[in-house]
Amino acid sequence: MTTMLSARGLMKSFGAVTAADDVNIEVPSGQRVSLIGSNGAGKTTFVNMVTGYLKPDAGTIALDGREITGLGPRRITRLGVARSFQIPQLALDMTALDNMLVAAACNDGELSFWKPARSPGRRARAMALLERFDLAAHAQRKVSELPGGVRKLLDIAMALTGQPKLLLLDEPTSGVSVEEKFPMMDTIAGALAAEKVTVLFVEHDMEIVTRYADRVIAFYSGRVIADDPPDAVLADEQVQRYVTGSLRQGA
Ligand SMILES: Nc1ncnc2c1ncn2[C@@H]1O[C@H](COP(=O)(O)OP(=O)(O)OP(=O)(O)O)[C@@H](O)[C@H]1O
Repeated sequence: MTTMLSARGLMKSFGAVTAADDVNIEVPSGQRVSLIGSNGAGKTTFVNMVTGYLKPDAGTIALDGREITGLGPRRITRLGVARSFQIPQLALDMTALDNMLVAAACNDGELSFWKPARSPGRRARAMALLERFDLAAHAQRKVSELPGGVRKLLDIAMALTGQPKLLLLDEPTSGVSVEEKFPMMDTIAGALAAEKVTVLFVEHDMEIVTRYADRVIAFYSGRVIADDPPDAVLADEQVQRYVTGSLRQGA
């Protein structure tokens, strides 16, 4: 199996705060990896370095064998890294399908007056993706009319329009009700497996982590303190002390 992401010796400081302290992470192609850690542990800093929003002070990052360290976000997106945010980035006045088409055109670097987003090929691919996410019935509805959970699914579907190699998700079910979160994650996991995309997802909900991650990487104070399958990480004493809180600090 090929290595999709390789981060070696990553360092990043903000003044006196060390947000990444010798972070080493190798992710094989097709794996679904959850990043956990309490607030300020360094998860977003790591994601921002992979996506090019932050330049590491030291260390290297390679995507599918190609070094991407220090490249800007647009270059890194072109090379196959996509991202979906906790708060969906959608055009509310446009339909779900048109949001997909614009995302696809932006990913192709082709959105202009002369090259309309609505090409037949792009439309077929967008509809196929909407179907994978159980969103086909919403294709012609304006995003402003759609419930929050549907918007989140749409945002992830949009991130896949460029056929990325690596997808970074930020708490895909945050703000979703307890009854909805597992069905929604089943849909997301099924769609991501069908797209054969490697996934890193930041998550605070340990039930989601246990059910849906192949592997869990725990951060604390800018360092990776555990990196193993979910059961092993959640049983780790440092993780219980500093992440899940099941062992109180100082206990
Ligand atoms: N742009 C910045 N400027 C200054 N300090 C920053 C910046 N970004 C992050 N930090 C600091 O770096 C540390 C790691 O933050 P980071 O956002 O990576 O944590 P996190 O694990 O993603 O937390 P959360 O779960 O709250 O999003 C924190 O102490 C944070 O305050």
